[in-house]
Amino acid sequence: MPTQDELKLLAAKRALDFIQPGMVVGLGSGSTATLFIKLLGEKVQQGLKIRGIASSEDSAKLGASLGIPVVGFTEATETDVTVDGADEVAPGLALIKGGGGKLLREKIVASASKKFIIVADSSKVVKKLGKFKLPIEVIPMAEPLVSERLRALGYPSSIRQAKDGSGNYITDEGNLILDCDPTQIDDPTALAAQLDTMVGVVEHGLFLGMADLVLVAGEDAITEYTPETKF
Ligand SMILES: O=C[C@H](O)[C@H](O)[C@H](O)COP(=O)(O)O
Repeated sequence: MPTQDELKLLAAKRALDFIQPGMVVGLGSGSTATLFIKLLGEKVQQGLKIRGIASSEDSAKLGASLGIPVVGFTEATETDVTVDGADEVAPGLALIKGGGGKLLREKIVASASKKFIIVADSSKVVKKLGKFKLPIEVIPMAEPLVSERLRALGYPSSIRQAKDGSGNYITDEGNLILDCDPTQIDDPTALAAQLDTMVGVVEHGLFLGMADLVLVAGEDAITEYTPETKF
């Protein structure tokens, strides 16, 4: 039986099929997107001409180290294809992202993508979002206010800590992440609307109506999920 990492690699490999010479490619973040960037880097070293727009400092560094020309939105205003990972994938291709804390730049890159492709192993597919805690990026001085507002809505949250034990996790934009536990998200659109209007919230990990395709690697095959796919 393939391991989760092997499945992630299979999905990442399949995403290469969507890359053509001359494209601007959005580089996602996280372990699955990292596998894709490494495979893309190999192709670039073999002569493929593409440019990348990165969704995090980590992905920018990795891409550049592999010889991928990493540009910003001054040089290219959109990506032809963006390939990224996800923490949960639900019907309609509603996603939770941000497990790695990169959701803000990821959402910016996704919003400027002609085609937004998610690569994932089958453990990410769910019928309803919410088992994975929803990451919310907040301005540091507003954190106590946002935490209290979330609590009042019945959604407890906690400030994400850095893995190295150095204190609060700080995003690429210098903000905090609140990991919020709405338990089960019955109406992602309504929750996103509440968060969108909460002052102090910079962005949240609900990516709704953004993904065009999800490549899900399971034991036997890679399944392509579109917004119309029945789960
Ligand atoms: O902030 C991180 C991103 O949203 C990742 O794409 C997401 O957490 C999935 O990561 P992984 O591929 O490591 O499961």
